[in-house]
Amino acid sequence: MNKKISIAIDGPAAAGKSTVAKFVAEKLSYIYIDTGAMYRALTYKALKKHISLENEDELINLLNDTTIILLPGDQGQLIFLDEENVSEDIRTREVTNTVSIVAKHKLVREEMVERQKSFAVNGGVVMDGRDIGTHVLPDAEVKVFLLASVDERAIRRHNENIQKGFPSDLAKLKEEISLRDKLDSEREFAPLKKAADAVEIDTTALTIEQVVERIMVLALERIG
Ligand SMILES: Nc1ncnc2c1ncn2[C@@H]1O[C@H](COP(=O)(O)OP(=O)(O)O)[C@@H](O)[C@H]1O
Ligand SMILES: Nc1ccn([C@@H]2O[C@H](COP(=O)(O)OP(=O)(O)O)[C@@H](O)[C@H]2O)c(=O)n1
Repeated sequence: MNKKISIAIDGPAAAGKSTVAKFVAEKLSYIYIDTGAMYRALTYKALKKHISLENEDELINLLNDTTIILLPGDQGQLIFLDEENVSEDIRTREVTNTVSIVAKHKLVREEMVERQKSFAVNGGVVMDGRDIGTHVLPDAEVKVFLLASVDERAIRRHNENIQKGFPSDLAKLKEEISLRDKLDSEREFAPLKKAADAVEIDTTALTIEQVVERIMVLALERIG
């Protein structure tokens, strides 16, 4: 049987991480783990409970009392928060624009990373996020850092919103994406950063299929 490897995909907001990670996982029959969804789920719960997103102690208590389960679904990954399906609720603009505050806390990150590592113990996993290659899976056989210009990323999210029938303002989206990238890159603990041994792929002028193909080449080289 072929070796089951781990594939880490990191990069800034709307670079295409989850889209290509899902395809790569499907092609290899691997598990796909969307780590951003875990930070989003905690943010959603904290907002609902009116907990201050700056209060690290309250957030870690909340997280310790929270189960987050990721399951494959027909339309992508399904996210269950304490057994409630929150797959759509965690993608609202409110959650998107506040999740980086929750994700900056050291204790929150430590607990999330522990849970994420446990999902990957047997290999055969494609995981996407901001710190997968640097902290969660530092020994991953394949590490990819996906990039795209901020204009291209804003257009991609804008088109996605329109397709889903959500209101969308391209200029605002660009601002919000830039701010989230700044917060994620400048935070003290496990900031968004390319791992030294990651392969950088600028997807600005590439199709989804081309990006998937490049990652598959890297994966198949390692699987042997
Ligand atoms: N290479 C690409 N070319 C064009 N559109 C893309 C590409 N990769 C992803 N997309 C689209 O961009 C949007 C954001 O992608 P997504 O995978 O959600 O990004 P991320 O997980 O990095 O935030 C989606 O609508 C997706 O279909
Ligand atoms: N491994 C990760 C994944 C996400 N995150 C945080 O969670 C947020 C949402 O991640 P996401 O992957 O769902 O975001 P999108 O790029 O899909 O919009 C990011 O902006 C980060 O603040 C993180 O800190 N570390």
